[in-house]
Amino acid sequence: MTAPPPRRLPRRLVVKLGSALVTDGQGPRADFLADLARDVAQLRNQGTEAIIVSSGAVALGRGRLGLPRSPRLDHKQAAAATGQPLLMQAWADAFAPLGLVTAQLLLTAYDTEDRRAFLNARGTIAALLKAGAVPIINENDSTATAELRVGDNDRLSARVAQLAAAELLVLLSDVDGLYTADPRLDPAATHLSEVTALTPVIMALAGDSDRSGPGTGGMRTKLEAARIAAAAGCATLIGSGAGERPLARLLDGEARGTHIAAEGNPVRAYKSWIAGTLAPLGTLRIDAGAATALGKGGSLLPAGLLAVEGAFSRGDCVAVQDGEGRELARGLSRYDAEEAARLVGAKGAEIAALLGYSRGDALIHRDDLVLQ
Ligand SMILES: Nc1ncnc2c1ncn2[C@@H]1O[C@H](COP(=O)(O)OP(=O)(O)O)[C@@H](O)[C@H]1O
Ligand SMILES: N[C@@H](CCC(=O)OP(=O)(O)O)C(=O)O
Repeated sequence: MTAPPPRRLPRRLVVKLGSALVTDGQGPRADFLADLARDVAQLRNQGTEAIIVSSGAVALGRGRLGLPRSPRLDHKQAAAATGQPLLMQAWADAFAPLGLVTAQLLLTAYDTEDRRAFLNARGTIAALLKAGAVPIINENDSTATAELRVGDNDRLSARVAQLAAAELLVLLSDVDGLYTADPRLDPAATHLSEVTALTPVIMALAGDSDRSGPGTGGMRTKLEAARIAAAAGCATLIGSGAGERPLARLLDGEARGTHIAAEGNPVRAYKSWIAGTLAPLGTLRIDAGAATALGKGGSLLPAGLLAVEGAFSRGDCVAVQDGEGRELARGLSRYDAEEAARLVGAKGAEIAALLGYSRGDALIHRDDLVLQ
């Protein structure tokens, strides 16, 4: 059998690790974490930023508390509260010899669904990566109520990929990809290396989600994650975490996996979300100089702002109009209507003095702006 070709390294990827990879019956699998940390360090040297979504808090906490496996939510939450610091300590220990600092983010569904919370989490992840830290994300299991839970880290990682505008989501599991049936139950099942569309037939290959291992969701939640990621312009690669350097081998094409194609790219998906699905809640009227800057791909700065209309909050979609009321663009405002009104005509350096704080020089950052 010929090895698949090496994959082009993405600019940013999210790698999700299931409980069975991160933990065993005794505690964290330190060798696996160290291997993964080496792969992440190597990727950074090659220009790829990696964000980790790590399961394992419940399994580690159960072990520490001596709680049996049970579906009781309060027990799971107590286990998560106990296991999460153990999990983070294990990750910190894995990255420390490489001189890399780890950072914990605990997210709920709200953080990925509410626009303001989404932008906030996005900003935090961007700031962490810029500062050279490795973001390690899990669901905020210990207090999230049923309505606030994503419920599994496969889908959580897809939402993280969306909010981080990642190009690739890698789901490392105990299986090396999608098969025509569950390979544990059907030895005749065959491996699928490429999925171009998540049709109902493909989705049905995952069977139902109930299984008895340490993981949550089985293959079904992985395909659901791939669907979320694809719509956000992010491809998915499902592979095995077994053996040495599993992430590097999967990306090199040395180890096989299942690749699920993206629809478009993350920037286009994000911008069509802004332009196509959000109703503007206000208007920013701008002068000719600012209009020229937007046309050249710049951000909207308060220096070119003439007037503010409507009642919008930070993160809301606003329309940008020229002096004659022609709509030039739409985007997500970094300041609310009241703040924006106080910033009319202000230079970047004056923002902090006018408001007492600053959320950056741009009213609408170019990444959050779509020209009409
Ligand atoms: N069509 C399929 N192809 C591959 N694996 C499948 C399929 N259907 C069900 N599975 C099961 O999904 C499991 C992986 O899910 P899970 O144990 O939840 O992983 P993780 O803990 O990594 O999230 C596999 O071990 C396999 O038994
Ligand atoms: N947030 C949970 C993990 C949930 C989950 O999806 O687990 P898994 O299927 O093992 O990735 C924890 O840290 O225990």
